[in-house]
Amino acid sequence: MPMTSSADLTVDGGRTAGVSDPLTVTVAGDKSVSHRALLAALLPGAPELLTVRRANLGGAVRALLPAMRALGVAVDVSGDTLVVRRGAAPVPQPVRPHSGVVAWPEDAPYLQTEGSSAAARLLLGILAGTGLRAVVDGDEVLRHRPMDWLVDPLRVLGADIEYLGEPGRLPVLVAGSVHRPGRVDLAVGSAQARSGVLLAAVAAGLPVALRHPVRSRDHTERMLAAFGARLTESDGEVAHQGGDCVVPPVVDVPTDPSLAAYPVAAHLLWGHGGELRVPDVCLNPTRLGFFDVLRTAGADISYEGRGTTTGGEPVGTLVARGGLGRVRRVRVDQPAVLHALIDEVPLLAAVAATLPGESWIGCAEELRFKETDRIATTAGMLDAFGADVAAVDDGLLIRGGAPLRTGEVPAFEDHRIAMAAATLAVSLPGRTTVSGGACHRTSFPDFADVQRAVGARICEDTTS
Ligand SMILES: O=C(O)C1=C[C@@H](OP(=O)(O)O)[C@@H](O)[C@H](O)C1
Ligand SMILES: C=C(OP(=O)(O)O)C(=O)O
Repeated sequence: MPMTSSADLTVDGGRTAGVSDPLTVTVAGDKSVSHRALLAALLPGAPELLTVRRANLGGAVRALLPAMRALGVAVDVSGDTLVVRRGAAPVPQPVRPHSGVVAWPEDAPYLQTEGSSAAARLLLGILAGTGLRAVVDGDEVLRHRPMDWLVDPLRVLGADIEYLGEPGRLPVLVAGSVHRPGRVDLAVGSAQARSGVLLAAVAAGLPVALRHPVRSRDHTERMLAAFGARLTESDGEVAHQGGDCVVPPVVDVPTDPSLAAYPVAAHLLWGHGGELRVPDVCLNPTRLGFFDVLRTAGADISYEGRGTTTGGEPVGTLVARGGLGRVRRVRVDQPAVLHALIDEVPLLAAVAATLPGESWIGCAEELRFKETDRIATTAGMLDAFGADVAAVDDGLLIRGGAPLRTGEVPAFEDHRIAMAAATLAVSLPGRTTVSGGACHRTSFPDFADVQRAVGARICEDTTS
């Protein structure tokens, strides 16, 4: 479990007076699409200059920038626009020591992706497609997360990838590209694993068929198809037919639905009525599980479609009205639904703790491999609120009706746990301190500002 090093968040329950109705709130760009758009600059069909607009600039996306620079790709950040230029002088990164690695390969740039597994896995896939020799590493937490989900199928396709420390984990040396066309099976529903293999196939121009157990978020498929890659899909399989793709000079990132979930949840938890609108949200169905599950359970949430981005993502306005009065419980018992809300499980569980009925969030075994074991940390966070929650192997059972209390609540240095806790706290009378809650910066740097804009009373403890 990571040590708490971020500042605390202090939340006073209740909504500030005078919030307008309807209320429109702007939320940052999507983390997953930002990662993919940035990495598109490493594809063979990329322009010399790529502009990524409305990028998410949380720690997870920023974690990629030094690695890109070490590969000779300059990235300038101006507001939320990233200007990415190929052909720059490489800027080497310092190596993070590892007790199991005595000698680091000298002829390969060292690429550190900190705590972001999306950054590491997608980068690994691109390197395995382009044949760029490099070491991919992460921080001490990421070094414990599985990389074999992706490395195994890449090796079947002929990639030369060597574990430098513990088998199955970072750091790895990517020493040779995929070159054997074929069919591979993914053992897990992880979109990062599927995306890494697809990026490798497309970067190498290699025909590959990929069978997967769950159709989790499909941003990579949409983006590559929008860039002209020849992808086909059938039940349980996505295939690349071979050939090139062309990356356009500008990629726009839609608003992150996983982040929009926090102001929407706060609005629904208060239940004061009124309408909350979040524009330009990524309305990709593989990301809307949180809203769809609440809708099915009786919440008034709707989508107003508008168009498609150059990266192939549907966008539109998310509208939430009223509260949770008609919602008695929530239920997630299909893998595809779980994956469509995989990062919102802590928030959905927090909302479930306020409902009268018994809620179940299942098919969630992969949550054990996030930056924390999110089944355990979600249960630990909710337990601190006094909720009746049971963690089982693959999910969470939440029995509503237990009186919730405020006080000190742990975030376990996990941004999703911190933001779920702070959002639940806005609905409870009294003060809650989310310890280490400022780790929300990993994905949502202006989380507190956005929650204040919808009426929350939340601030960061700047004394620590
Ligand atoms: O593809 C991506 O960008 C992501 C996929 C998911 O992880 P898994 O692929 O491990 O399920 C998600 O939890 C993560 O925040 C981002
Ligand atoms: C799990 C997450 O990201 P990653 O897997 O990329 O670390 C997340 O953002 O909640």
